Amino acid sequence: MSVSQADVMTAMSKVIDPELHVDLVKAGMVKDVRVTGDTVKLKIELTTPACPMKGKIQADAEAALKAVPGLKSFDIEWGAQVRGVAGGSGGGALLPGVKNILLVGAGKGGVGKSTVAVNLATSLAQHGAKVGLLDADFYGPSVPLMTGTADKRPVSPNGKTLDPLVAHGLKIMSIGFLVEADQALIWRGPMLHGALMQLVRDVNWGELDYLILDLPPGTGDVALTLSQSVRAAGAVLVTTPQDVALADVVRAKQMFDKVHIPVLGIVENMSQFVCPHCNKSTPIFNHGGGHKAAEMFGIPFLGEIPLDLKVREAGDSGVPVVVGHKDSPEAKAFQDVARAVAGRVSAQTMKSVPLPVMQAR
Ligand SMILES: Nc1ncnc2c1ncn2[C@@H]1O[C@H](COP(=O)(O)OP(=O)(O)OP(=O)(O)O)[C@@H](O)[C@H]1O
Repeated sequence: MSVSQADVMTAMSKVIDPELHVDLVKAGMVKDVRVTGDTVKLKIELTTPACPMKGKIQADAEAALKAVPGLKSFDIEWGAQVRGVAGGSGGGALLPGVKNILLVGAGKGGVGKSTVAVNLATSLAQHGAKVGLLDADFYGPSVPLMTGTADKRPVSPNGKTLDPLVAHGLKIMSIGFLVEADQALIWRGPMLHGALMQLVRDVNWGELDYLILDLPPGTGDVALTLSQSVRAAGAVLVTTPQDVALADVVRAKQMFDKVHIPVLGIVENMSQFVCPHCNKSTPIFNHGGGHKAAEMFGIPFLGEIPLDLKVREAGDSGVPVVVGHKDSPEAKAFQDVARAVAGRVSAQTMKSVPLPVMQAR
């Protein structure tokens, strides 16, 4: 019994991406199908290298191919091609080479927004994505310290634009490289906004799958106008678990709603403290506030990060915990969050982009 390309495509059309709720053929993920006698070679191109559903999709695709009558063997090449939100990037014409701008925000300071932004960006880069990290937190730009770049300065190749610094596989730019912290603090809103937009626009980001923007904390004018100006693909909200933090989450969510930026989900940071001596878990800032907030708003819960000395030390040493302790439970928690974020971005993109035409040869 001979197998045709159509048989293979029919089998693939029965495999549903559980995050995107669309089959692999419709989603344009099945490429280069080559049938030779009773064997087939094909490529499946996921929508992100950090796909949270890869294991399930792989198992389902293999099962579907095994069920094709007459097919004796198959060889699937797995790849990934990140797609951008309609109109180019989350940044649209603003940054044509950047597929998705993601905002990391928090209703108030000190909840670990920068820690989440750094580890999220680094985890995505570890998966193989092209990632930039822009520290727009002029109140306390901590990305230089957290990435070990504090003693470096970006250079301009042409006197007009700046080359980002490179560390841990990321392209990095921070307002902290360019102005003294106390200087930025006395600037008025429009001047700050101008400076931050210049950082978005006048940096040689090149081609990026994700540009992570660490926003100033809170829901003040600068965070609002910046969010509005960059046309982001989505925002990640960071909170701590106590009930009092919920009010801040509400305000942050309302801010993103106002500027029509989808909230991709909530990360609960400093969730539990696990004693390194006795392994007992203590919910220092309570537990479950992030979950509760996610349920209240019907937005995804992206994961929880434990309160751990390693995370703080990693931040201070300039080597993110996902690099320095990559097999630790804390690193795994950040990696899970990164995969969840990547999955949400893909789902968001799928909503805004017409499905690509299937390619088969
Ligand atoms: N899960 C964690 N476990 C231990 N320490 C943490 C954790 N998350 C953040 N920290 C530490 O808490 C401090 C504040 O974190 P971070 O700077 O990321 O917060 P932020 O919300 O960005 O603050 P700001 O609003 O001031 O910019 C840092 O010293 C950081 O290392």
